[in-house]
Amino acid sequence: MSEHSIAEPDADGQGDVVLSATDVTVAFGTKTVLQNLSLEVRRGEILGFVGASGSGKSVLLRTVLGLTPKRSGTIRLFGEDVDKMSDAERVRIDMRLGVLFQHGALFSALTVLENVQVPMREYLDLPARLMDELAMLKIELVGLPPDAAYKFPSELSGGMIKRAALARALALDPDIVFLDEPTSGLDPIGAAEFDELVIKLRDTMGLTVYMVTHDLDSLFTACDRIAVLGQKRVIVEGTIEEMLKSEEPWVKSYFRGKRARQLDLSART
Ligand SMILES: Nc1ncnc2c1ncn2[C@@H]1O[C@H](COP(=O)(O)OP(=O)(O)OP(=O)(O)O)[C@@H](O)[C@H]1O
Repeated sequence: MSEHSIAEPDADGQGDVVLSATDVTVAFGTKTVLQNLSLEVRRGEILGFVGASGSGKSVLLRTVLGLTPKRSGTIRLFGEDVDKMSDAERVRIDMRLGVLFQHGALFSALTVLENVQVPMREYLDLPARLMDELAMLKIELVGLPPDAAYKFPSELSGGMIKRAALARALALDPDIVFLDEPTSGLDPIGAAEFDELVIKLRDTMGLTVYMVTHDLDSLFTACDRIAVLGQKRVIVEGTIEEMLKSEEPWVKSYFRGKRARQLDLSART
């Protein structure tokens, strides 16, 4: 990871904060899923977000995206408090967010090209030809062959579906993309290629990436920083080196348990 350009730190050494959650609490009825959770995502970084199954990773993602209401706390996107935005401001902010939901979630009745154009149709008013050109650029950007544009999701491999979903997430040239378990279901080679693509996009476009993942390889090779969700909040935050030193029981068994044993920091380029 050493050659990756982590966000340029500013005067306080923290980098420019794209997303911050402060003391966020989310509950469903009497069940509290997140309690006083705080987290920051800095411009240009790839943040890996991990936690046990059912710990609330998707709930946090949905809360940040405004799809699930919070009970209390503050969420700021690009420095702006989401609760204080007008509807028009929220739309303007939403256009700067790209999302790749778990399992790709492409529309099965639409071709790849049409899928990539869905956000364009929702937010922009562009001539059809221009939308075709823009969608083709995104399809190329994620490494799909041009003929994939005219295929339906059922005609694509798992890896191609992830790339098509990423092309759709990039449709509006977002500043930050949220990836929910992007490498799940891919074989190790496909997963490694997807990680390389994410790193390339960050390096070339200055994209900020928030990646929910269970994939230890992704955490080792792609992520600049990792945040661990446990006990309804972020319990540990830091680099992979810091994860490997942590004595927090869940972090220790996750990063230094049997599955992690073969992963070797020296293997990182
Ligand atoms: N709409 C909802 N109503 C009630 N409970 C919910 C709702 N959405 C999520 N939950 C509960 O919140 C908890 C956290 O779920 P979430 O899907 O965020 O976990 P996760 O960390 O993303 O898990 P996984 O790694 O398995 O995807 C679970 O107990 C889930 O049942």
